[in-house]
Amino acid sequence: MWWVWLIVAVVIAVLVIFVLTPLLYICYKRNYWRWHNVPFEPPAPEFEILQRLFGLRPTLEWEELEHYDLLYRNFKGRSPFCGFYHLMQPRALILDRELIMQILIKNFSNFNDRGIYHNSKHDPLSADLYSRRGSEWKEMRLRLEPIFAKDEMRYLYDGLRESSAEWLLGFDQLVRNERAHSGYIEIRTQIRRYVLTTLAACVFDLTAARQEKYPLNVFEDMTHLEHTTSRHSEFANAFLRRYPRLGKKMKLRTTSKEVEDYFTGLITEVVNEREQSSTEKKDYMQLLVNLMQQELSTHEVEDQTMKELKEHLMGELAAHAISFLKAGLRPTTHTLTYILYELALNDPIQEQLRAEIEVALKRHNNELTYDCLRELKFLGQVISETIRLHPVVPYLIRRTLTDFPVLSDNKYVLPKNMFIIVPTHAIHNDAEYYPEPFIFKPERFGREDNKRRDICMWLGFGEGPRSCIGLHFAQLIMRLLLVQLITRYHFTVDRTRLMVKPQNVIRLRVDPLDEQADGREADVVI
Ligand code: HEM
Repeated sequence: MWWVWLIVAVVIAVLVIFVLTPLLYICYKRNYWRWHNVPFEPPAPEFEILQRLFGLRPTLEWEELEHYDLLYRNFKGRSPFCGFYHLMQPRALILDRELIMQILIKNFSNFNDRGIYHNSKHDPLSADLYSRRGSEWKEMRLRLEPIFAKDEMRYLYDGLRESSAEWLLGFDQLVRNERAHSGYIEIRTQIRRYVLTTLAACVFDLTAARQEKYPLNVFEDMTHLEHTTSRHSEFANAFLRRYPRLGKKMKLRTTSKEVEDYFTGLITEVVNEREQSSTEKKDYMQLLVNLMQQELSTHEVEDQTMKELKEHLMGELAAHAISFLKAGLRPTTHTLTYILYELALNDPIQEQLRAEIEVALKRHNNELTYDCLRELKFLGQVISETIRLHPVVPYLIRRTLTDFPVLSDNKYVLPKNMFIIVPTHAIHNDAEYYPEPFIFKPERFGREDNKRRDICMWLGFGEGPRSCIGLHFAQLIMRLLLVQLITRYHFTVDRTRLMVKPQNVIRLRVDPLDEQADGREADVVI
């Protein structure tokens, strides 16, 4: 009879291992915050989690944003952070200003990871600055910082001016054609084209001649594919976030092969051309090529190793170039679109901005120089206030490297490997920091107010060592376009379709200033 008992014991062991252990684990996870005595929002029902894990109920971006706003409103003042669950995973949302400063600035080294899966060996394009962490990130950031510095912007100015002038020709044609119809233009599509063509020219050297082989619409399709194609389900992404080392061992990639082949082909062609020619172009591609050559010249290695090093550096260069598209295209398009939308809604502010630009242009003999752009203080305020109201990155994400006891109240600890959220959108709309938060008031960003504002209460470009590296470049391309648009056109909003959610179409009426139609107001349906 002993063998019967053996079978019973094996069945029990199997039950414990395969049924009870996962159940206990799930139970532990679902009660994580309760057991850690942190104010928390309970997890979603199991059925909903399963639907989300298997992609049957995708999480929309604005839903996530509203969720974080709600958590902030419900828990602020009760503890330095609150707990919530992302699917099955416990996460923390930071509520306290001092703790935000510790995370982003003072104790940054414990929070320098965003927890994004990347694989520099088998998927070089995934290993860009945004995704890297630890020493890998630090090394790359130090190397890139000089080419993103304010002083480099003057060097890029003429090239950017040229590509914006080309885009304006097309836009002007569109405006004049549209006047025969409704006069309204879906502005986001046009702005996206501007940012895309600027990046294509300045970073990928996609000149008119090169566009014969690499047409702009294919470049646009590849960029779209890069942004929208997730090679993995929510389930696989959760696995990669949790076990990145295993993912790397399994050679898992996140970039599609088609996208990789297209961009590496294009970049290799441009780099080879630059290396063979003796002329230097004043664009970002040149700065990246110079950076690569600097690296090569500081290594004394044998031919074979040199070949490998060059291949590695080419992979890095491609990842840098792609990061302009990954990290720069959407934020710049979004911000420019909302600036025009707010200006169209607030006519007196639009007029005030136009007046500032006219005065500055007069000071510079009607030449739109780099210095003229830099002097436009009110324009800077309009940009900051738009980003306050419509931050394109509505929350910052970090992962803790070790347990972190909260200094102001050490009964709270942010545990190791915990994903934490800094809710930018909620902070920007908090009446304690911004009275009448839903009103567009660029004067909030005057010099004195900026001095008074607590650090970390405006996080439009992030804060601390991991803040936006493209800040000056983004400011330059936005200012350049805005000045040219505001001095040529008058923008009004289509009040029949006022926007409710960010994903809605934004239609603006665009009237050339040199022929503002009589009775324009009569056309605006209110
Ligand atoms: C209006 C336009 C832009 C806005 C509002 C914006 C905002 C941001 C924000 C909020 C972050 C995250 C900061 C953090 O986690 O603390 C970020 C990171 C980053 N941005 Fe931008 N960005 C803009 C344009 C650009 C452009 C044009 C580039 C071009 C290269 C760029 C490159 C990056 C990169 C590479 C990072 C990651 C930096 C790192 O991890 O070290 N951004 N940006």
